[in-house]
Amino acid sequence: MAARMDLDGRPIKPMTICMIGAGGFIGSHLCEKLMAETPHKVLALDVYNDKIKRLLEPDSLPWAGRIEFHRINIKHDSRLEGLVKMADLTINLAAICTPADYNTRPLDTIYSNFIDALPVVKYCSENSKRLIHFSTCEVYGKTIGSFLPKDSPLRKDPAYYVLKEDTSPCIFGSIEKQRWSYACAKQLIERLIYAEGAESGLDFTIVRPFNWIGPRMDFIPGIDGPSEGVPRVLACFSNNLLRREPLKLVDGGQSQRTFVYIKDAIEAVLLMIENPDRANGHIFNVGNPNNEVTVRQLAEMMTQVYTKVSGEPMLQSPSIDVSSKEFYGEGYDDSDKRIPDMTIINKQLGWNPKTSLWDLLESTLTYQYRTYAEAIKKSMAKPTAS
Ligand SMILES: NC(=O)c1ccc[n+]([C@@H]2O[C@H](COP(=O)([O-])OP(=O)(O)OC[C@H]3O[C@@H](n4cnc5c(N)ncnc54)[C@H](O)[C@@H]3O)[C@@H](O)[C@H]2O)c1
Ligand SMILES: O=c1ccn([C@@H]2O[C@H](COP(=O)(O)OP(=O)(O)O[C@H]3OC[C@](O)(CO)[C@H]3O)[C@@H](O)[C@H]2O)c(=O)[nH]1
Repeated sequence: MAARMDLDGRPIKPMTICMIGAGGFIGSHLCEKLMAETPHKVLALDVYNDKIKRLLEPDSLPWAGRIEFHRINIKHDSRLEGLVKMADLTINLAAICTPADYNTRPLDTIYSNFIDALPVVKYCSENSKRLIHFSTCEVYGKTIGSFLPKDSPLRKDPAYYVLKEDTSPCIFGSIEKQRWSYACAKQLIERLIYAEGAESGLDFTIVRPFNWIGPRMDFIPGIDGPSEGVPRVLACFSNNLLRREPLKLVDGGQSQRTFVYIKDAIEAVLLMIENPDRANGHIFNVGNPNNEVTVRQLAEMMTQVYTKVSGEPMLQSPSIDVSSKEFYGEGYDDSDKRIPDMTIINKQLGWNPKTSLWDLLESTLTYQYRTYAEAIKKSMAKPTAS
């Protein structure tokens, strides 16, 4: 492999990365990229490894010896500190991060996103190790614009809705809206990491992903996850399409999101890993401001793309409206609009997303169809116990 150069033309030394949550959606793509394109070694920590199994066996793979899986629950495992010490860089992805859990399992959500991350920050700080911590775009909460009267012309002014790392406020709902337990825990761990940087000299980078989507995201209920489980919207809508059910639009599907292709976003993370002088001390939005849709528009686009990739006809009524109380239960609330400002990541790392929403949905739904269509047909053909 030819020597890799950083953005300032210096050769990049191979490093050891302790990746916590490596078995999840983002972790699996990051491991894949690091194995295929870099000489770095990965200590992959997670409680599951199904999504990275392909990278771990057999021993004949070109990257054998550069990735090691450690089945560890960071809540209670004394091996964690040793693994952080062995690495040059720790990346923490571990979290409960599906909205259906925020209002129904708020304690687990807060422990996972704040308490369980504390030792990771402490070990990095005490051992002078660099940390890349995964936060979320949800720390912005609701936009300022959402509090303006519906007909206010200011709602159209980007100053009232574009989310900037260094100036936008974090606006959450009341405490009984337990949806915000996740965002609030993520905000507090960001503040703690920032304070460790300021007071103890911790070298950190904080990543705020804006709806990264692609293959291997979450699970399909009843196939590779619990039948009653509620994953994030990409997997919910994929599941509905695969089962030929109408897509459920929560509260009319009026919320807006910007979606970025996982493979574009992983490029940004690799730039952070390999350019510490440009990434340390920064908080980065990572998203695609050009891919904004309402959830209703997302449902329509996914339906069209799925019809194309599966060859199956569209349903007569492709979507139905459901209330958030019915779908998520008590205490749900929502972010109205999420457009990332890209100034900081552009200036520091020269990164820009490339893939349009249509193209990323086409490759993702092709994957979903190839991976799940047969299994779903079989499971639906099974007689149910009466
Ligand atoms: N995917 C996105 O668009 C997105 C958006 C915003 C924020 N994030 C953040 O990025 C990170 C990764 O997200 P993802 O989409 O890959 O989620 P994911 O659920 O697929 O991955 C998280 C992984 O962490 C592991 N994990 C959780 N608790 C653990 C523990 N105690 N010990 C060991 N492993 C544990 C899980 O088993 C899982 O494999 C999270 O911190 C999430 O909050 C992701
Ligand atoms: O069947 C469904 C499922 C969801 N919705 C609505 O879609 C919007 C997006 O939902 P989702 O992708 O599940 O989650 P969020 O974008 O709200 O939150 C995530 O953002 C980043 C992250 O931090 C980690 O991934 C997470 O918190 C939303 O409006 C749902 O109500 C639907 O209509 N139908």
